[in-house]
Parts: sequence; C-alpha cells; structure tokens
Amino acid sequence: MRRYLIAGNWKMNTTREEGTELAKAIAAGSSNATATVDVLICPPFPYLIPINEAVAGTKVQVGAQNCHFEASGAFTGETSLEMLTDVGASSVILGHSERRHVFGETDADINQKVLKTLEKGLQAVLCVGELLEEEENGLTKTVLDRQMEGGLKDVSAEAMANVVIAYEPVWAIGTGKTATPEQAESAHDHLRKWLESRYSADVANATRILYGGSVKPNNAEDLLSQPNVDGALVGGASLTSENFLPIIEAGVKVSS
Ligand SMILES: O=C[C@H](O)COP(=O)(O)O
Repeated sequence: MRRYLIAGNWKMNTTREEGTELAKAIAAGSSNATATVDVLICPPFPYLIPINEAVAGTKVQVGAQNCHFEASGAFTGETSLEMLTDVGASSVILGHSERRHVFGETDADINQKVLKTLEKGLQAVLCVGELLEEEENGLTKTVLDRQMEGGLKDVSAEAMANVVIAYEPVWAIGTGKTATPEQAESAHDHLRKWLESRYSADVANATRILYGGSVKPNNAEDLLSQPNVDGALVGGASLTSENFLPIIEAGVKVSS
C-alpha cells in the first residue's frame, strides 16, 4: 500500500509568529500519526527557516511552494533549488493552478522546474487539474493528459520515485465546492492509468496521487478512502491545527 501524504499549502498566509505556532501545533499533534502517514507543510519562502526550526526533531517535513530552475543569476524575485535546499526544504509544489492561471506558467516552465527539482534530489509535487469550463465541456481527461505529458517530459522512470502528483480541479480550490469522492476517484484512476501507459505498472503503483480542492475535516475520510487517492494537498484547512490535524488523522484511519 502507498503511504499517505497529507500536505499543507499555506499559500501567502500567516505571519512568522502565526506560522511558527501553527507548525509547532501540527508537529505536536501529529507525533503519533507520522509513524503511519507523511506530513508536509509548505509555508511562504521567508518562513522556511523558522518553520524548519519549529519542527526540528519531528517527522514533519517542510517544503516550498515554487522554485526557479536556474541555480543563481539575474532573476529578480526568484528562489533557486540550491537556496531551498540550504534552508531545509525537502519538497517543492510545482504547477499549482495559481502558478498556472494567475502567474501564467506553462507546462514547459513547470517541466524545467520538475526536472531541476528531481536533479537536486528534492521531491516534486506536480499539480494538475482542469478549469470549470473544461470540466463542463468534458475535457478533464484531455487537460490532465496534456499537463502530465508536459510536466513530466524527460522525467525517467527512476526519477518518478521522487514525484508526487496532486489532482486539483481548479473549480474546487478555495471555493468550498469539493469534487465528490467518485469524481476524484475517476480522475485519479485516469492519472494512474496514464502513469502505467507512459511508464510501467510498477511506477503507476508506486506513485502517490493526492487530491486537493476544499479538503476539510468533514470530507477528508471519504476522499482518502478512494482506492486511487493517496493523500491530500490542503489549502485553507491547513492554516489551523484544529482543521489540519483531523485531516491527518483521517489519513491514519484509512491507512489502518
Ligand atoms: O494547494 C492547495 C489547493 O489549492 C487547495 O486549496 P483549498 O484547500 O483552500 O481549496
């Protein structure tokens, strides 16, 4: 069985103090759970160092929300993987729908970041997902295929060991409108089959596919108990331990 990953994407939220307290509360509240599930928190860049210190000695992992693929140079406002490694990030969220649709990142941009993230030995959490209009026009699978093909171009089967896929239907992000467990399962099953045809049954079986989009304590267990859902990428509900810890616990429950 694939080990569940419950990841929190804090986006551009919290102060340093709030983030540090939140990280400590998550680490304390998940100390038993991390024996069974992986827990990852992704704070804003400036807080990576204090958050990493706040969870030191625990199994909570810390990741970034984006990166640049170049090591250094004249890239104002960007952050390299070397810098992220230096401050203790072990994962990077890539291709999040806000990066795609607010900041105009293309599949080719995302692919460069995925390749460099893997080369540097960090885990890449590659987000894919369709817009509402695409879903309404029956284009979900076409969009997912395009984003998988583009994002994973030149990624070897061996390197896939450090890739996590996150299916996030854009219409479900921050809207309170969650995909039904059946909708999530259908997309995840499609992604698993894509991995099998592009790589192998082994890669498809081993790769974790997270669901993201309005995951809350009251729907986490139903979503996580779908056969092809291997965890959650949580936005709003990862901003309080009162909401995030029960989602982690739901992961523990469905794992046992
Ligand atoms: O990365 C997380 C997703 O964008 C989901 O956000 P949300 O849980 O606030 O809908």
